[in-house]
Amino acid sequence: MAIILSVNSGSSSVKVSIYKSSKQGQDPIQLADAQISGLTAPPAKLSYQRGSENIKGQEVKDINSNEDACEYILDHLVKDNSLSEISSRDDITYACHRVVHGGDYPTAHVIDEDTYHHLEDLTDLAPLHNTSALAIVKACMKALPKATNIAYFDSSFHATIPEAVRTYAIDPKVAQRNKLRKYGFHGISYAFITRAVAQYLNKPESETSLIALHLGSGASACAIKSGKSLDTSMGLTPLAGLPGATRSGDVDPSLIFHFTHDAGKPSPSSTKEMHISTAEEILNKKSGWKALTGTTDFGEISSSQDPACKLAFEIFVDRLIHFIGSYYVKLEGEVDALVFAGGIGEKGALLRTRIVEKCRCLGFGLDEQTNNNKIEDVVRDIGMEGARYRTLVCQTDEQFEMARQCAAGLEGN
Ligand SMILES: Nc1ncnc2c1ncn2[C@@H]1O[C@H](COP(=O)(O)OP(=O)(O)O)[C@@H](O)[C@H]1O
Ligand SMILES: CC(=O)OP(=O)(O)O
Ligand SMILES: [Mg+2]
Repeated sequence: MAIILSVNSGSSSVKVSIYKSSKQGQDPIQLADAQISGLTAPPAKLSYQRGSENIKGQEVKDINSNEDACEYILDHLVKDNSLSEISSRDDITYACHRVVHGGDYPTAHVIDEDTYHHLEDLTDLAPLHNTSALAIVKACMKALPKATNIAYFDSSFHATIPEAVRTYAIDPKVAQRNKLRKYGFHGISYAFITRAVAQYLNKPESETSLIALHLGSGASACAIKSGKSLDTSMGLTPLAGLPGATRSGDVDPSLIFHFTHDAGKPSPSSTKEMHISTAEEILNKKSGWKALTGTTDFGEISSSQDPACKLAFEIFVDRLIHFIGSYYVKLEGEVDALVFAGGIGEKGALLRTRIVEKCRCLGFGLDEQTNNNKIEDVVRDIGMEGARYRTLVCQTDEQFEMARQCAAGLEGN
């Protein structure tokens, strides 16, 4: 039996899910789920779920970094006597890590000294995401000497994006030297979505084509043709494309020089490990829903009558249909379904209504009653009967996807 830890380290939270895998080829079984959030707005809070035990939002002291959070969670797992599968840290066989930027890595990679240093070099391309992930990888390599650490990259799923789609119209020599191209992200989630939806539609993944939307704190769209990424809205970094909780998404690239004269200077929030410019700080951390409305909670924005919230909502609708229309054409109308996923995609019934209404001309339609019901299945059809194309909601799970890929790669055990 293998015990698999799946770690998703974000800018303000660390989520860890624990699985056991008894047999190769079988999906891993979740044992527990732990999350420490509020890392950037202390006190940090612990949520923990195992079977019927449920801790929600318990304040935890002296947690000042993602590494502290990971240490705390490891301790919590070992001390939980009812979690008989983990009585010491040595019981953990694999630690899977979500690493947002994987550069040219087309698949997951076991992390050794070499891989680790290569990933450090890539951190400049996605400092806000990779820095915290790598800090945890390092902490786990030390704290779990018996475990194999594996990096799963958000960018790998998009390795199939054709050259003309991934190439920016800039000096090719500089582009090549500095590795400037579209990489795309949320790929672990898109891999989950593609497999889950293909299974739901009872089709092989290689015959499944989707317009998929992963709408969370960071939001992106993906055109999936015959199970493979054809295009996605994020680019060199997760800043491109759709706006997010604190991200601007696409703006005219020269805008930032009119916004501030300090664009190229290091941001005051840079640290020894994380170097970011003032421009990156403004566009990644001080924009998006937070800047427009004061809140990062899109649920609150959706139900508010405040004009700033209504505008933010309409901005999201506008940017989303921009990508849906574009991807519909790129897929030549061969689309099995429009899929909503991520916290906002899964819970935002009103947003789904407005988007699908706008896409009626393409042949999408909603069943309002199903759309408004609480969605518990992994994949739920919310489309109108008789509509040309299906509309689905998929409860994506990045931690599970990593554990599943890890278990699928295990030697018979
Ligand atoms: N009822 C709701 N309607 C729309 N959006 C919601 C609702 N509840 C939560 N959300 C949004 O879901 C987001 C979290 O999505 P999630 O995919 O979990 O984020 P992350 O990218 O941080 O993992 C929150 O930022 C919040 O805006
Ligand atoms: C890639 C990315 O934007 O990730 P997240 O949505 O977790 O911030
Ligand atoms: Mg996310």
